[in-house]
Amino acid sequence: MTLDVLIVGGGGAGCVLAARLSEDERTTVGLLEAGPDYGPFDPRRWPAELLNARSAARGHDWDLEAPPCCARARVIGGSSAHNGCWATLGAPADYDAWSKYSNGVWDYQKLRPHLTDAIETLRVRPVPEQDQTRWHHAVIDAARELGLPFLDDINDESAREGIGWVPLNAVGATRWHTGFAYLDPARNRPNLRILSDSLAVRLVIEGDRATGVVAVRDGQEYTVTAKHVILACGTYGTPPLLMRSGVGPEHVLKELGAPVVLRLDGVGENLVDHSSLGLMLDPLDALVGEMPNAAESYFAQTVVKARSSQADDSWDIHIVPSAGPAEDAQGFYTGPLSAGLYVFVMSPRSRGTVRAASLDPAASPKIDHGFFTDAQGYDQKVILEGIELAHDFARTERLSGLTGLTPWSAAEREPTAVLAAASGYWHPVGTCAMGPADDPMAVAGADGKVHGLSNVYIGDASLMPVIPRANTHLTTVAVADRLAGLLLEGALR
Ligand SMILES: Cc1cc2nc3c(=O)[nH]c(=O)nc-3n(C[C@H](O)[C@H](O)[C@H](O)COP(=O)(O)OP(=O)(O)OC[C@H]3O[C@@H](n4cnc5c(N)ncnc54)[C@H](O)[C@@H]3O)c2cc1C
Repeated sequence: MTLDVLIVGGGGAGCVLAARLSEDERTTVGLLEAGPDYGPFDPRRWPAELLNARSAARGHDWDLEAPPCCARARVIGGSSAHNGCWATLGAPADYDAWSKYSNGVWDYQKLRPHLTDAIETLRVRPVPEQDQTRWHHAVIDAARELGLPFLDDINDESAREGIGWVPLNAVGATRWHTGFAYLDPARNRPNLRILSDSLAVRLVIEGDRATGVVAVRDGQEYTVTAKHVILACGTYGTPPLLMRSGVGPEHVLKELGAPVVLRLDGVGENLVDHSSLGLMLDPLDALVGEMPNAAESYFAQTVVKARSSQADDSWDIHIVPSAGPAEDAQGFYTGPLSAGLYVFVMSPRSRGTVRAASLDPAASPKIDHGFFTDAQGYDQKVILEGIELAHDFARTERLSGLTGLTPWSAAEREPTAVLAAASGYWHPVGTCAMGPADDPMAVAGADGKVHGLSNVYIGDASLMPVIPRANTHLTTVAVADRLAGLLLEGALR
């Protein structure tokens, strides 16, 4: 049977696309996912770590050998099923910046209803009072000492600078990911098929059309045929799939040994994540008293939105105060308390790349974030101002009673040291960015359609041309939701 639409990748975006597109009962939809599908929400079937919103979950990671900032999950729900559940919005200006890449099709006003819908559907609510730790109350006191306002709702459009409790997409202590929020209500529809444990190898392309996708399950290759294919393998997964299919920059395809089916220079370019550095603090005995049930609390609960000297009228820095049981480099808990103030550049200018490392779909992609490499040194300026502010926090009367500070030396502020210590925020976007066909870095049009192909679309976080100054889950969900609507009104009619 030939499906009307095959969605490749059942993650944050893929589950939303599958749910929305299958609302139209005339449209047959397939959702192909490399990882397992544990079925509808059921605590007896879903692994506890994926359900536990209070801590990191790494058991379904694609590659635990990769640097921690390259984490992504292989399971229905994708990274939405193992993420931190922080549900924040960017500034309106971030979404308005998409307008010039889409001839006005995408801007804040057009996306706002979908963001609001995502907040409702993902059942977003603030950190419950009983979960709020005294450490985070202390950080709020410290912000007050520094003259930073408390924000009742950090997602309010007027909340441009200050500190607040983070909104979470969690029900009780359960991570409420897109698999539960979107896919579950659609699971029983006769026009929706979920093809789990199926790794997409390549698209089958004839002329300017994809006729289907070759996937491998239990070591056996099979082909799913479809009239339309939507790629939602995530920012790290979608470009390698296109490259294995012969679509991408010519030199990259040749190096890979892939046929050059379609030269598209932007595939895998424009990688952007919020670059970061951490100021580690020494927990004092007094902190132990403030954290009686550390392992049972949300690790990070508050966020500071701050403005550097480079900012417009809204924040360009996040500071994430964190205290909880220590973790190893892969995010697994290792024991006693650790504390830190993590600083993120929220409107970074540096860009990186994602490339397929091999024609083998199981091979991890080559990821170069390019953190802190923009030619003007803008990102370095912003992070160092953020690190200064983090020092100010640590020196407040309230925090200095709980944690010790070893101030950064001049050597730690040197560009080479900043580069060596750089990390991200788990928010990669942009590697198949939307933009006009005459922009060599643009991969897809405003309707998500890949330039040069008549029935292949980009549906995930890789489509964003500009990163919002926010955790990216809500925006990804809103993008997929809006895209589904555009496709149902347009190409799928
Ligand atoms: C550790 C971590 C913590 C995060 N914390 C937060 C947070 O607190 N708040 C927030 O807003 N955002 C957070 N994020 C980011 C957020 O989860 C992502 O923005 C969002 O999930 C992106 O959705 P996506 O659909 O583009 O990609 P994903 O959700 O990663 O989905 C991609 C899907 O495609 C599948 N796939 C990939 N390749 C193939 C293939 N070849 N064949 C078949 N299937 C394939 C994957 O298995 C996966 O299911 C976090 C991310 C990570 C990794």
